[in-house]
Parts: sequence; structure tokens; C-alpha cells
Amino acid sequence: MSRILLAADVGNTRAKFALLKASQRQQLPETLSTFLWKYDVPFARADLQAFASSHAASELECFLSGSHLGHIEEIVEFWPKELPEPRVIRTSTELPIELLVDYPDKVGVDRVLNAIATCFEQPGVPAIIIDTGTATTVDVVSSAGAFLGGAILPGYELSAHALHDYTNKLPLIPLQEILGEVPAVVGKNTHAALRSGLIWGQVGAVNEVVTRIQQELAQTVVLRPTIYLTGGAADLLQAHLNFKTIARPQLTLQGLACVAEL
Ligand SMILES: Nc1ncnc2c1ncn2[C@@H]1O[C@H](COP(=O)(O)OP(=O)(O)OP(=O)(O)O)[C@@H](O)[C@H]1O
Ligand SMILES: CC(C)(CO)[C@@H](O)C(=O)NCCC(=O)O
Ligand SMILES: [K+]
Repeated sequence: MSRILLAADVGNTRAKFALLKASQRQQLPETLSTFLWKYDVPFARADLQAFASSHAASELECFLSGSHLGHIEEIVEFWPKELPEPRVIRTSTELPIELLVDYPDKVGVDRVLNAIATCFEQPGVPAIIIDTGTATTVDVVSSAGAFLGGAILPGYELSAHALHDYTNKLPLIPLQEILGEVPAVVGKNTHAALRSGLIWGQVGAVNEVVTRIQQELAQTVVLRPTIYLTGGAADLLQAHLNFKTIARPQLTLQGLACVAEL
């Protein structure tokens, strides 16, 4: 019987939980079901317990990680007693991957988990990973399987909030509007102009960063990198990117589940 992993990626906007089936290298752990904790309500241990109850506690291995340490501690404190104690990964230096950056202990765990997932799925192949969460990150993995660093930029909702919070006249464009119809580039009113800037600005930024990374890698690396796309807003980007991407909506959680195998 294959092992079942309960993994949690505790992000800045929400915590994502999943039950995953452990797998061998070159195949990412399969996501069986997911559960979200949005931070506008207190963490409900009973809800997590109910989510995990499709599997006997004895079958489960639990992993807890992410970039929001405060919410990680909250989950640890209220972890359901019926479930096995989670293995908690608070810093990237605890993860089984080489971090070729200035301050390895400062790199977001979510970025590194994504890198681990790509190494697990395609060992020996370099990767560029676009993760559109609260922040959007574009990161690079070498063909030797090391995390090389990347770029961090504001995500859609964060950009919308910044435009509203730091100006006198700009309205807040809610997420539902950002997710709505693809906007005309020439906005005919404030709302339309903000929607244009939010959508096409993010598309342009990601295209530019990826193109520059590809050019830089081409100078030293023979294999072309695989480009992965993940994060809450991945669907908004995918259709407008100038290159082919592999969509892996659960990449970070799958990376955490891979840690169980490494
Ligand atoms: N249906 C949706 N619900 C919530 N967020 C969405 C949705 N669709 C797109 N988004 C976008 O995805 C972002 C949240 O994505 P995600 O859950 O990956 O972020 P996170 O993991 O909480 O943040 P972090 O970057 O800290 O990991 C929102 O800020 C928003 O821009
Ligand atoms: C960049 C984010 C916010 C992306 O979720 C997260 O990975 C983080 O808080 N990182 C810490 C700084 C760093 O990665 O260099
Ligand atoms: K993330």
C-alpha cells in the first residue's frame, strides 16, 4: 500500500493543505484532495481533522512548511491530536537541495520546494519556475539540481492594493475584477486603465524576466530549461506568455511531499 502524505504550504494569503500519494522519482506525488485555510477566520483544527479523515491516521505522514512563520506556529499549536505530529520545515537550509545564493537561510521555503519538485520530476534538466502567489517569483534550477535564485515581484492582488493604498484617487480593483474578462490595453476609464496595467504589466514583467534568464542560461547550459507555472494566479498568466509552460497547480505541495522520498 502506498504512503499518504498530508502536506501544508503556509503562504502569505492562505494556507494550502493536500493529501498526496507518495511516488518514485520522475513522477510527482499525485494530489488526492486539497483544503484551504484563509486567514480571515481562525484556524479550525476540526476542519483539518475532517479533511484528513478519509485516511487512517496510521497511514499518514504529515509535513508542514511555507513562507509565513507566524501562521505555521498557529497550525502547530492547534494541530489535531488525532493526526501524527507534523514534520515542520521552517527554513530552506533544512531542505535536501543545494542553495547557490548569498543567504541560503533567507530564501523562501516555497521557492525552494518548487525547485525540489522540478528536480524530482525531471532530474538533470534545468528549470525556470514561475509562481504567482501573493508575490510572483521566477526562479532558476540548474541541470545539477541546485537552486540558483531568481526574481521577486508583486503579485496581482498585491499590486492592486498598492495602487489603491499609496494614492489618493485610485480605487481598489477587487480580485473578481482582475479575474474577469481580459482587458483592453487602452483603458477608457480609471478602472479599465488599472485593469490593463495590472494584467499586461504582470504578463510583460514575467515575459521579460524569463527571456533574460533564458538568455543567461544559454551562455553556459546546453539543455533548454523546462518552464513550470504554478500559484493562485497561474491561469491569468498562462495564455499570454511567450513560451511554453508546464502547468503544475500544486507544485509547492508536491515539492513538500517529495521531501518524504529524499
Ligand atoms: N480564486 C482565487 N482565489 C484567491 N487568489 C487568487 C484566485 N485566483 C487568483 N488568485 C491570485 O493568487 C494569489 C494567491 O495565490 P497563492 O495562494 O498561490 O498565494 P500564497 O501562497 O498565499 O502566497 P505566497 O506567495 O505567500 O505563497 C492572490 O493574491 C491572487 O493574486
Ligand atoms: C517571496 C515570497 C513572498 C514568495 O512567496 C516568499 O518566498 C518569501 O517570503 N521569501 C523570503 C525572501 C526570499 O525568498 O529571498
Ligand atoms: K507561493
